[in-house]
Amino acid sequence: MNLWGVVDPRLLDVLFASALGVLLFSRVNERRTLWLLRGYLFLVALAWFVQRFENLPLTSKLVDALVLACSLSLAILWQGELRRLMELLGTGRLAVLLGNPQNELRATASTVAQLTEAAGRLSQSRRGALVVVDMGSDLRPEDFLNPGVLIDAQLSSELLLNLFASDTPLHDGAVLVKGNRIVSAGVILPLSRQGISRYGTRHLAALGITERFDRCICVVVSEETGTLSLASQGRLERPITSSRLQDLLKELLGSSLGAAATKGASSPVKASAVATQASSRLSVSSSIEEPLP
Ligand SMILES: Nc1ncnc2c1ncn2[C@@H]1O[C@H](COP(=O)(O)OP(=O)(O)OP(=O)(O)O)[C@@H](O)[C@H]1O
Repeated sequence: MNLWGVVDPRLLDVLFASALGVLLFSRVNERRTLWLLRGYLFLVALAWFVQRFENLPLTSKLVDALVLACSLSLAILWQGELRRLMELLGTGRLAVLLGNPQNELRATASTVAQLTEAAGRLSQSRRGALVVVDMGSDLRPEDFLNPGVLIDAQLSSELLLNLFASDTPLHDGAVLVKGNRIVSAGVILPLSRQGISRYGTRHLAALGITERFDRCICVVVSEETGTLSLASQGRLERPITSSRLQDLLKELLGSSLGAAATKGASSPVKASAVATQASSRLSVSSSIEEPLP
């Protein structure tokens, strides 16, 4: 059966375009980005509208040129996001794109407790540590410079303390946590290019992975000072106390906790909004250290 014969193609066109628009708007949480996107879509709609009038060739050309100029500006402005989008499409991570975290990525209440406990004890004994918590980015070995060694064990503060003990082979690099499981250790993360003069490589690694993937966070313990930090969306909050870390983890992982606790509260948009809300609170905090331009 020919679909085009049954349904008006123009209706389908409008439906597809609207679905794409809704998907785009649901993935954008920042107000300024939302304004830019709105303005850009308005221009695209205007170009489409003007093109329908054959007797307005000059206006049509002008609006097309405007759309092209805006497309180029946005490509430069959003090069990181567009790169991420292409990576997700290329690696087939459509669930991440649609904001639908898999069950195994959902944190439980004990995830927060174990992470806080381990970070506090590592900080007290000034042992350097870096823990990446995947909250729905579906991080894969190819996302790292070196995927490290597979662990696949229940998350516990004792195991984290063991992995970061200074005389163990896996203490260098990061530990990857998904849900309440330790996936791997000795993971080498991509470094951020921002703030090179300000941070050491451990903190740059935390910034590097969180600026590439917006649904992952990093807990960092400095070996030099014992300072605790939390990186999210390419921003670092430091120094923080153990209880502040616990609060932030609860807030950032809150969507997963809520999803596990209450059926029906697992809306991906809501989940990502909670994460962004917490992360924007992180960005207005007075102790925030934003990467240098
Ligand atoms: N790309 C990376 N991915 C994961 N871990 C890394 C990476 N680069 C460095 N590290 C970890 O950071 C350690 C070096 O930390 P470095 O002193 O350079 O950074 P730092 O930010 O000043 O941290 P600290 O405050 O703990 O000294 C390495 O021994 C390694 O464990």
